[in-house]
Amino acid sequence: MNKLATLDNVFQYADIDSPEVKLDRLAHLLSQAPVTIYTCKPNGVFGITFLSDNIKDLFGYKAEEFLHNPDFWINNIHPEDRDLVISGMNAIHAGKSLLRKYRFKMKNSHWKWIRDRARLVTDQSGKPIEIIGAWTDMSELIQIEDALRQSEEKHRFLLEQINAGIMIHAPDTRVASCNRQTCNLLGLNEQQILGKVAADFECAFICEDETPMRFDQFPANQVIRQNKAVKNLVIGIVRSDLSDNRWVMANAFPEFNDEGEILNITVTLIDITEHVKSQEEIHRLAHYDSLTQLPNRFLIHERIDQAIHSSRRENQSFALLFLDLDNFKIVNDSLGHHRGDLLLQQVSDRLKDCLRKGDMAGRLGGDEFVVLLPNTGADGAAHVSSKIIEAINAPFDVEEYLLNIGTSIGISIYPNDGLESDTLTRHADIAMYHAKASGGGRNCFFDSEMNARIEYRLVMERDMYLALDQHQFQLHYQPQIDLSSGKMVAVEALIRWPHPQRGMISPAEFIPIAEDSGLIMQIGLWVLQRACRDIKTWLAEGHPRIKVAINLSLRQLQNPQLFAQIIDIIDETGIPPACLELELTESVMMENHDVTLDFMAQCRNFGINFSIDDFGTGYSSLSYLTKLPLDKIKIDRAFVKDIAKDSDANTIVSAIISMAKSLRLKIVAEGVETEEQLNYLKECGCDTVQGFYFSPAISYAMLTQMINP
Ligand SMILES: Nc1nc2c(ncn2[C@@H]2O[C@@H]3COP(=O)(O)O[C@H]4[C@@H](O)[C@H](n5cnc6c(=O)[nH]c(N)nc65)O[C@@H]4COP(=O)(O)O[C@H]3[C@H]2O)c(=O)[nH]1
Repeated sequence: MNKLATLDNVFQYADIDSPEVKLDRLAHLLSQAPVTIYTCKPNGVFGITFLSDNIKDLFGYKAEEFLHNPDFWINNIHPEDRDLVISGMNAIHAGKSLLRKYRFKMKNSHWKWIRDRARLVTDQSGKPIEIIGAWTDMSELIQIEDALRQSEEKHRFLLEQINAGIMIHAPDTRVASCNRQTCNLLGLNEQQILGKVAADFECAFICEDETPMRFDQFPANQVIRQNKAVKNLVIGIVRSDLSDNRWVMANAFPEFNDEGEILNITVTLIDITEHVKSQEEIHRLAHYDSLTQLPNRFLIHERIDQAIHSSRRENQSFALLFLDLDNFKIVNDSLGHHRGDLLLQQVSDRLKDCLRKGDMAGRLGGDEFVVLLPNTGADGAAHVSSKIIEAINAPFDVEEYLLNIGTSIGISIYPNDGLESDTLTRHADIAMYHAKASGGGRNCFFDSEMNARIEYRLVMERDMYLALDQHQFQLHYQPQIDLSSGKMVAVEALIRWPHPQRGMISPAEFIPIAEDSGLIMQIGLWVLQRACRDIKTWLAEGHPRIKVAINLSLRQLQNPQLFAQIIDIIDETGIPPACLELELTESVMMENHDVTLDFMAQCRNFGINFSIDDFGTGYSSLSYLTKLPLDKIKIDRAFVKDIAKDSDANTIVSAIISMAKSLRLKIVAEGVETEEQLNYLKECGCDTVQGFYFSPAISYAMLTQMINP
């Protein structure tokens, strides 16, 4: 541009009232100038009166072609621009210096854009003399402008097409421009964005951790503060028109001038909502239980760890509740898993209803739940657990059933009962076990003695596995004597465990642990095998046939394979089934009544006998006595023990005996230790007795000697 002479310079020359020689010099100068000077007549006559020599360079015409034809100039102006030039004359006559752009047809018939700057020249009285003007070739400029416009359009097009919001902020962080995608992301129109700082937009912004975004955290503000680019900022956009937040990844780049000052800041916003949602979904699947939507084991431990962290820092305590539903298994087994699932969902809803904001309920799996109570001590834990017990005790409406279950809750308190998540959970679990063992439907706080007991149980379990593996168990037999003949007619098989380190351990101690752990299945099977093999040997050695009574546990009866296992053993040993008598306690018979009845009927058909153990201590429902395929009743030794001194016990014993007789059931009294007890039982008509008075349980070898003196 600066190489163009200005028209004012030219006018200076033109104004000079100069001699001929100076005009020549002027003409020469004008021909060198990058503009073409012309004069034309005023008053709307377009005849050119003067042209500088470089006219040929501009249009390809000679000056004469303009000078000899008054219409030449106006006729060669592009028809679309001609009116503009004609109307411009009025303005010129009004004294304005006019700048206009139009197209002129060149000698080669192409159109050329020119800039025409013209003004009126008057004499001293103000009378118009002529119009003087300068034409400048605008081709190059127009080309540059075209290129610039095209480039801008392309730029704009790209900005609109690009799947990212782009905002240009001025150095004061106000938005100078933005593309359509920015509007889409923010849910605002351009007017609501341009000229404003982001903090004033009509939508709210949150940080990655979902806390409200502070003024200094906005990308452009961070750039200003740090004087450098900001990368990969995750920002949530909270829009009133959407229920879910939009999430964007923001990058902000400053542009500096030569002095190092920020000229503008470009902020790009990439929509990562889908990505964030899928991340959230992955997180949800990994951290929440799909049935109840409660936190799962993984998240529970994460939250306990957080509670430990903050409680340690703030010197606070918190409580962990371990819940196990009472009777859930019965519902699940008898009404099906679908109803079991519905029940668990309702349980989780009730649990949540019992908790305050900040507390957490989670599901460990099955019917086990955990509740975390931050900033809570023993009193608070007791209060919440009572509330939960009450809530779970209320009947559940599951499809067409009204179900009654309950829950047992174990409680551990940080830091007294443990400093780590695993320890606290284990201790709450142990306490829950105690709550359950004491009847369920209650809570129990952990104490360190429980731990010792649990550890003892764990050691016992491990040792029982070893005992099975290393054949440490033995089977002893306690004789049962027929009172009319005085002969041994049967024996009760009783397991013995001479522990290599602890010495003889009573079955009363290890059998309940074996029942809890399920090991009773293997131990019970071993007892059956051992007893049948011993019977086989006695029979093979020609000893008289002897009946062996074997105790069965509830867990064994729950094994659907039990009948098949017994038959296999009988087949394998070839003993008469009638040599076996299975002893079930009253409570075992009543539990899972139908299954037990089926099992008993199958065995009975096969020739196996049954007796009720510990009769009188359980339900003592007489009606079931008539329904069960029983052969014998065993009077519990607690009654036998008190025969001599307690008239109530005497009454009970004689009543049991006469009732059994009327039902044609045999009777065996256990725990007979004295002659007095024996005589009373004889008087009452008892058939058989068992007890230390005759013999304790003895080894196979000793019994063999006894059978065959
Ligand atoms: N004070 C006293 N006690 C007497 C007398 N006569 C017998 N006993 C004891 O009374 C228990 C009778 O067995 P139970 O009631 O079936 O009670 C058994 C039974 O429930 C269970 N058990 C023992 N062996 C087995 C087994 O092989 N399988 C299963 N499932 N349980 C078993 O362990 C319990 C305890 O067995 P043991 O310690 O062998 O104790 C035996 C026996 O030694 C007596 O005159 N006075």
